[in-house]
Amino acid sequence: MSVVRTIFLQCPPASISPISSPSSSSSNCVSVKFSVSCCSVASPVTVVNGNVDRKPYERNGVRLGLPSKGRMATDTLDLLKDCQLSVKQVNPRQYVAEIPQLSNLEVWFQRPKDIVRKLVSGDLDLGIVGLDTVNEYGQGDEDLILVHEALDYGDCRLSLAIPKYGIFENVNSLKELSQMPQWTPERPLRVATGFTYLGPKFMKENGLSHVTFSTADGALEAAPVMGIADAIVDLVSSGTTLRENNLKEIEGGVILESQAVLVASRRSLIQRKGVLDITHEMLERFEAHLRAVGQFTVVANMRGSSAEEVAERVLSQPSLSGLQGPTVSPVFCKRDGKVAADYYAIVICVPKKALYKSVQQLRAIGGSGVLVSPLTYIFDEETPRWRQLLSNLGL
Ligand SMILES: Nc1ncnc2c1ncn2[C@@H]1O[C@H](COP(=O)(O)OP(=O)(O)OP(=O)(O)O)[C@@H](O)[C@H]1O
Ligand SMILES: O=P(O)(O)OC[C@H]1O[C@H](OP(=O)(O)OP(=O)(O)O)[C@H](O)[C@@H]1O
Ligand SMILES: [Mg+2]
Repeated sequence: MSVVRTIFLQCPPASISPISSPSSSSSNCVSVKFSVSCCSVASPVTVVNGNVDRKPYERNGVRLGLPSKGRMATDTLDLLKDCQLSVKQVNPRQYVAEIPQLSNLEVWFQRPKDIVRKLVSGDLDLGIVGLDTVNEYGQGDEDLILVHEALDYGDCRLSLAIPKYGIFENVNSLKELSQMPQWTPERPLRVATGFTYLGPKFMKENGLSHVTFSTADGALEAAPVMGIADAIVDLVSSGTTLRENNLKEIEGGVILESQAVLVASRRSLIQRKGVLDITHEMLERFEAHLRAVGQFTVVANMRGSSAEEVAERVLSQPSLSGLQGPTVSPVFCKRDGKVAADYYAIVICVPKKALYKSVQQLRAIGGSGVLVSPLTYIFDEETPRWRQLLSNLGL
């Protein structure tokens, strides 16, 4: 018999805390029970025999969720600004804003985890957050699509870390950790983490027996020295916090490499008017900007007998081949009453990292008056990510 029930669901569990110690009957399990509390109501959801059929409220505007606080907030606004998409917020305590260049778009400032929850519930259509947050709070929901998976900030990794001292002194890999005789059903490995979905999933996938989890919202690195936990699963960037707390990462212990991503709801992309167009424009701007940030435009003058001859000299140098260049244009001057071109101006794009080498190579082939300027955008032909998104959506 079919059971149909309508409930109101806004999000995956808002808070999850362990309520039991591991089961002693199981000899090979990541045994955790969580008490679950969920936050207030939002979009109506129909549950048909356990399958969730989400029906977002009728609304006209397209909604983009941006981090309201924390380290992602400023960098996200900076990225948008660099893409000429400036967010107009009347005052910092207001949670709704607009981007004048993208009509019909509402920006909603939310905490990163709530952005993912609201994408899942249908209350947001697009969001910018760290991949770790998408994976933790999205819990593999197939409605979430990564539109751009590398926005080039918020780089960090989700990693398992253990103390450098005591029984862990000679433990340097996940395998060695899992083979330690200390972990038994009665005395499991105690892991403190805010990642109560990804942490246990990783342990299970790696066959770690006898593990139990506890959770906290911050300062997890203190848990081992306080005696609350043996290990932690947390984000690591520079590694300073681990070092300062006498903890170390181990081989095989990286759960996820993360950076900021643009994520969308599949249902919204397919069903809600305007979402696909806005996504396309954002993707184009992000890609054009991100491609350009790593490059300089270099203009130099070179003596030569023809544009082809100059081009050949430029192309003989590995660092000077540019994106599709070089562009070579004659520099005209008047000699003996006649207009002639003794010099040619060349324009190339060079990777920032290769700038000095490129200047040296330019000089070596007779380049002078080298001008270097930053590049704002490189718009290529249609972006591969856009084609991939359309095919992912079956469009
Ligand atoms: N040390 C770090 N270096 C670089 N990026 C980081 C670092 N820590 C976190 N991040 C990235 O920034 C995101 C937001 O982290 P932040 O600390 O600002 O918020 P949070 O602590 O997850 O939020 P909340 O306070 O709402 O729980 C993370 O999800 C991750 O993608
Ligand atoms: O490797 P590092 O560069 O030292 O960064 C790692 C630290 O950064 C994050 O904490 P955050 O500063 O966000 O504080 P929080 O615990 O309050 O979220 C993370 O939870 C680590 O504690
Ligand atoms: Mg943090």
